[in-house]
Amino acid sequence: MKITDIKLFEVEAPLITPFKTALRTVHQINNIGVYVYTDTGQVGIGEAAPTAVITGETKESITHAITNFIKPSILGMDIEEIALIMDRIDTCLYKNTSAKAAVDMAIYDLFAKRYNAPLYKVLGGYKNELITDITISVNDTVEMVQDSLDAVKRGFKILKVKVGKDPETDVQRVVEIRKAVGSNVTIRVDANQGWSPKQAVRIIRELEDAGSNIELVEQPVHYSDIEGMQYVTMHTQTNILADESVFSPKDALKLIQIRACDLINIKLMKTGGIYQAQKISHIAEANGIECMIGCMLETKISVSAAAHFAASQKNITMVDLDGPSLCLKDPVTGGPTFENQWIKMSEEPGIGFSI
Ligand SMILES: C[C@H](N)C(=O)N[C@H](CCC(=O)O)C(=O)O
Ligand SMILES: [Mg+2]
Repeated sequence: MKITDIKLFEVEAPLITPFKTALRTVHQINNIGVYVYTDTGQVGIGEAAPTAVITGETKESITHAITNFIKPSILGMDIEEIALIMDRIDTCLYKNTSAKAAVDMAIYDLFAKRYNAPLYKVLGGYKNELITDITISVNDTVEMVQDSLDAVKRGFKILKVKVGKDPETDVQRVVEIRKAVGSNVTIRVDANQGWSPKQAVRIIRELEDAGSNIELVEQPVHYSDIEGMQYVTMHTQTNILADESVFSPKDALKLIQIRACDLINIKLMKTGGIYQAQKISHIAEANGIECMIGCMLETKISVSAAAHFAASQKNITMVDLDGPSLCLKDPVTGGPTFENQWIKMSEEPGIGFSI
C-alpha cells in the first residue's frame, strides 16, 4: 500500500458555548483536515488543530508544513514501513507538531486498515471504552457553577475546571463548584500556566485546607518554568499534572528525572502524533507516572485517533477527550461513539470513519 497523494481540507465546527482558558477564548473550531491517498484506493484521515498559544502553529503554518515538507518526504513510501515513515515525518522539519500529528494519524488509520483491524487493537487493544471529563470554561463563579451543574446533568462525572485567569478568585470558583456538585463528582483543575510558583502553592494549599478534594492540578505555572513545576510538586499534596511543559519524550524524561510533576498529559497535537505519544506513555509507565490523554479544540476526527491510542495503553488512566462534546455537530460519521462521558471504540478497520 503506497502513498500516492496528500490533500488538505477545512474542518469547521461551531462550539456549543465559547471555550475560555487562561490562554485564549474560542467560538468556533477551524482546523485543517488531511487525506492520505494510496495506490490500493484506501484513504487515511487526520486533523490538525492550530493552537498558536501552545504549539505556535496557525492554519497557514500547518498547510505550509504539510505541503512543502511532510508530503514530499513520504510520497511513494509503503505504509508497512511505518517506523521509517514516522522518522521522515519527525525529521523533515523542526516542531510543527500538529501538522505532523495530522499526517501521523492518517498513516496509522491506513496501517490498521491494511490489517483490516480497528486501530486500537493494532496498537495493543488494552481496553475498548474510556470515560472522559468535560471542560468548564473560566468565567465568573456563578456561571461556572451553573455550567458544572449542567455538565453533571448531561452525564459527566468528571469536570476539568479552568482557572488561572484571575488567581485571586480561583479558590472561591473551585470551592463553590465543589459545594454545588457534591462529593460524587471528580474535579480536576487546569490553570493553563496562569499562576506563579508561589501563587500556585498558596492556592493549592487553600484548596486542600478547604477540603475541595481536587484530583489533580494541571500546568500551574509557565510551560518553560520546570523548576517552578518542581517547586509546586514538592510543596503541595495534590497531584501535579504537566501539560504544556511536555511535548516530546525528552521533555517527559526531564520532568520525571527532576520530579517536576506527578502525572503527564499526552496530546497528539503536542507530540506530533501517535508514534511519539507511545514513547512518552512507555517512559512514564517505566517510571511509575500515570498519563492523561488530552486534546486541543479538536473535532471527532483527531479526538477519535487519540481515543484509539488511549484505549491501547494501560498507562493512560485519565481521559480529557471532550472535543466532540463541546461541538454542535461532528464533521464525520462512524468511528468511536461519544455519548455523554462514555467513549466506546468501534470495530471498523482503522479509526473507523466512512470516508
Ligand atoms: C479541550 C480540552 N479539554 C482542553 O482543555 N485542552 C486544553 C487546551 C485547549 C486549547 O486551548 O485548545 C488544555 O488541556 O490545556
Ligand atoms: Mg491543560
